Amino acid sequence: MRLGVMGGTFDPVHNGHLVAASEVASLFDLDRVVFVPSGQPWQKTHRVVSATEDRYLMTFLATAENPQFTVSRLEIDRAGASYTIETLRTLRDERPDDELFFITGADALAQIFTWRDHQELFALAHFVGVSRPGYHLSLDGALPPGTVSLLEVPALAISSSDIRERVRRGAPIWYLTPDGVVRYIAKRGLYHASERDPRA
Ligand SMILES: Nc1ncnc2c1ncn2[C@@H]1O[C@H](COP(=O)(O)OP(=O)(O)OP(=O)(O)O)[C@@H](O)[C@H]1O
Ligand SMILES: O=C(O)c1ccc[n+]([C@@H]2O[C@H](COP(=O)([O-])O)[C@@H](O)[C@H]2O)c1
Repeated sequence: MRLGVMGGTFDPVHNGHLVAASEVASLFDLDRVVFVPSGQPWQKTHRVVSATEDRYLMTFLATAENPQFTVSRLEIDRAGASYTIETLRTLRDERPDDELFFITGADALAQIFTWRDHQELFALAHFVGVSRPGYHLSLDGALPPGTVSLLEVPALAISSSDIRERVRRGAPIWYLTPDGVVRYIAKRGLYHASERDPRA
């Protein structure tokens, strides 16, 4: 099986994530894309991240209707900081015959040299970096040849931080994320906290 892996904090998941996964699945002829919400995103310690179960359930709601999409609890059930290298090792051990494609936005890919054991990442999966408005991706041949593909997806200037900030100020978030996620955020009262997101 050709398996796409889309990792993220997903606080909350939004249509930018879904379009990116759908586009990569089509262009790379993937059989399935598994969304992997981070348990403890160790590089996002500068802000409060929503509870793992909320992020997992929103990702579940957003992907449930697409037969090609699934959600994994791998990282949220694993103790400690979430490292992509451990996720890819686990997937490889569990599914030795699968070919793995790790899908990531341009902003995250540009930081890949700060990830744990980054030299080993490229042996475990092919990396697909998708364009994202506001981020110019230039890797300047820094990555091993043939291990990374860059592609343009329909530009969606949607981010989780903008959605959180919109909720905080009472602006609508309809159509930025699936309806079920909009309703879940309202039901759980997420993102209304008085603490401001320093990055928003
Ligand atoms: N609009 C988008 N288009 C393409 N890729 C995206 C988009 N938004 C996020 N991504 C990618 O999805 C992955 C997970 O992103 P993440 O869950 O951190 O969302 P985010 O919108 O970047 O969140 P935040 O605004 O809180 O930083 C990352 O690889 C990121 O680059
Ligand atoms: O492995 C690491 O050290 C590492 C460091 C930062 C980010 N990542 C992964 O990159 C993906 C996108 O991360 P983020 O923080 O933009 O949501 C997600 O799957 C993270 O687990 C991984």
